[in-house]
Amino acid sequence: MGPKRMPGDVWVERKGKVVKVMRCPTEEESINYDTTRRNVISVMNRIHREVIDPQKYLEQARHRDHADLMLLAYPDNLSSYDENMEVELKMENCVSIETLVKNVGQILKGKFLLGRTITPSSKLVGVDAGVEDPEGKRAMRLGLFNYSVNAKMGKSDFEAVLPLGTMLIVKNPVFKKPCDGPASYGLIVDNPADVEILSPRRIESLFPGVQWKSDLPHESRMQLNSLLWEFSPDQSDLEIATKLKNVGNKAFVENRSTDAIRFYDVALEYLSDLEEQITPAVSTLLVDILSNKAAALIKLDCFNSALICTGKALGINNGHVKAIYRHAKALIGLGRYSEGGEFLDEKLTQFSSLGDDILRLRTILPELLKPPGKEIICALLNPRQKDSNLPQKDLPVGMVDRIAEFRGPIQLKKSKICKGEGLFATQDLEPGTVLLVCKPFAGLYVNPEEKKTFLDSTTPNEYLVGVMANKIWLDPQLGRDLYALFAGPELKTSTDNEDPKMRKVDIARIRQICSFNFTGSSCSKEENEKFISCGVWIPASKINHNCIDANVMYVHHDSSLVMMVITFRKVKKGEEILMSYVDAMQPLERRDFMKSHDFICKCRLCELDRSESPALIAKRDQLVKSLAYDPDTNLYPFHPLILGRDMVTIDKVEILRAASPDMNFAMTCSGIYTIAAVVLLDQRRYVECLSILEKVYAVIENVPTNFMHRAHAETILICCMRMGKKKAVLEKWTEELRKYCRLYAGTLEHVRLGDYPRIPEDLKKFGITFFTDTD
Ligand SMILES: C[S@@+](CC[C@H](N)C(=O)[O-])C[C@H]1O[C@@H](n2cnc3c(N)ncnc32)[C@H](O)[C@@H]1O
Repeated sequence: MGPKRMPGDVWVERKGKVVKVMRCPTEEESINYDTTRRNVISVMNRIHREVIDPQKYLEQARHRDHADLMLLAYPDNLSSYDENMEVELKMENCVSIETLVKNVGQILKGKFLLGRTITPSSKLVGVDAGVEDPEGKRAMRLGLFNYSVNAKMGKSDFEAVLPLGTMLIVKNPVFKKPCDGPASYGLIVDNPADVEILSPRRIESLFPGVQWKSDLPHESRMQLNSLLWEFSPDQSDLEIATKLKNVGNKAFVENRSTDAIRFYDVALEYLSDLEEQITPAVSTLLVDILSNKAAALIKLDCFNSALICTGKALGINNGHVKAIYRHAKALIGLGRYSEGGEFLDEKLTQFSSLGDDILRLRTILPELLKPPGKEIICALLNPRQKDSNLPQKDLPVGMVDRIAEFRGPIQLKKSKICKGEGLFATQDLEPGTVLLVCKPFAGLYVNPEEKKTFLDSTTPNEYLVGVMANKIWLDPQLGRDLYALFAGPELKTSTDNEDPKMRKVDIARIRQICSFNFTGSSCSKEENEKFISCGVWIPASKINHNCIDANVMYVHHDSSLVMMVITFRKVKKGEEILMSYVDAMQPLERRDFMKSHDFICKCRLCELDRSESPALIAKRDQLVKSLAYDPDTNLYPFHPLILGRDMVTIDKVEILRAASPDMNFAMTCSGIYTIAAVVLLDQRRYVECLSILEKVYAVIENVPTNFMHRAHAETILICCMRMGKKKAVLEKWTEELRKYCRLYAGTLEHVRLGDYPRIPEDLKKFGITFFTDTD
């Protein structure tokens, strides 16, 4: 890339015999270039025409000649909401491009830009288009982040995302300088609530007399077949509303629900005057748009707002089948299952034929009122294939609709281990008790085929921020739920539901909430996992951390993203529910929560780890490394002398934490496990084998259940059988094995997937039946 140049720098470039004197443009020159109408139109049309994907774009950006294709710098200093950001749509608050340019980098709070798109739009990271103001002298690029999050370059019809000639308002605008390099200057919007599409009719009523002084560029028009916003004088309001509804429907079908809602809203504006003298045609269209808007809101889990739409639709036509169905769906989405049932019963009595969908919905309601059944638990736990980093099997078709939000015997209280809140058991709990089943507030699943493309254009965190921002914009009541989550040490959590701030899209807060409450897997291109599965789950986000004394495990199903929190050990009434945010078996330096969560863990294990001298830690590492086991090949070069030496080493490792054997994680290393579970077992040195395995078991019992637990329990059981231990001992280890099959996979059948699939048959010889009637 060469040296970093500063504005005004001069240098010489040679290409063969040609010598060129180059000069890095000053800030003023760059801004002038980036706000010249001709340049903006030409660059944006080129991006649209060439369907530039982010990868291609990045390659082009390496060559300075193509700097004009640079995307707007990603927002980095997102603003926290304050009252000065409320915008009144009065002409005196309107700012021109000229004013924005004079205030580079400043948020013009309480102001708005009235703009019109003069180029087709595209998407690199945000939705990107050229805009002008009514004066039409200058233009600039507009980057809408967190807008139309599902639109994809080359896949979406951008004329339906942000059509040419769209008039819009950008509230609290900020003209931004690129962070680094020769990127374009432009207007950035990160808050979806700051963008409002205005219909020609609304422009007239809000700003009478405002005229666009220039025409839409020929170059832009040439790329499109028709213009959405050009209505012929003889088109009626009903026709215009129908046209806009169809654009909304197209967006909905393409899974761009937020776009759909924007167009349905504009369509509704055209019907507002007609509502006074409602004709059958107006009534039909109105109900259709309201019901379709409800469908889009339901897709985004904005159930409160969906309910308002279906309520209005049913007020006009109480037998509208889709509105009835969606009304019930919204009630169910809000967890108001009984009300949903009563509503449907009333409608089913009133109208004889409401169709199969409604009948099906009615039949699943009783199941939603009960705690999750075995079938659901098994499907959610269903482990990934052995030795594969592919996702779990999808849930059976339709199952996700049968999964209710569930909260077991727990309550929210002030935590004892941190300043904030935590969850507490309200009764004694057995291992395997389901405490929470919840769907994410914002979730993301990207399958292996699409992972790379996804990560080329955004990050999972940014995507989730966009989803959350859109949800609160569309359903402000959801702010109360989301903003109750920890947002870092600087932002106080408000619990006052009446506080108007709780209903505003506060991007800075949302970002913090996302980073402190994010749960998920594999977010980098390099990481092993081939897919992305992550999100923010509100109820589970209230659970605090402990490395060694956690009592619950949390598992979310890879593709459906349904989260379950289950106890893996006994919990006493009043005890705090604790999970482990990281793998407790990692060394202390990798369990550093300061960076990710801003706290220092003071659990028994962290305190013990911190109390040890570097010499002792090095000695332990050296002992483990000296074992003859090769972790890369998983091989052990058996020889009695080598084994004898390693047995002495294992004794030494044990002694290093003799006072706290249940925290001796060095005993769980693969070398020691292999020596015990494979070598000693093969050599029939059962007493030594059992003694080591029991010590390892005492440590792993402290960590949330994973694939190891069943394997350890079954090896101990095998060893005990071979030793001819008493039935009571065998019963005890059989029960341990059952426990971990249930906890890990939800079913005793899981035993068949281990190294000893015939354990149930072997146990019969000792008079023990592995499979129980209740499982
Ligand atoms: C996901 S939240 C957990 C719920 C949070 N306590 C609340 O009131 O919303 C994570 C935050 O809780 C706090 N926390 C969790 N476990 C902790 C612990 N063991 N010690 C201190 N703070 C902890 C930290 O501030 C952390 O960033």
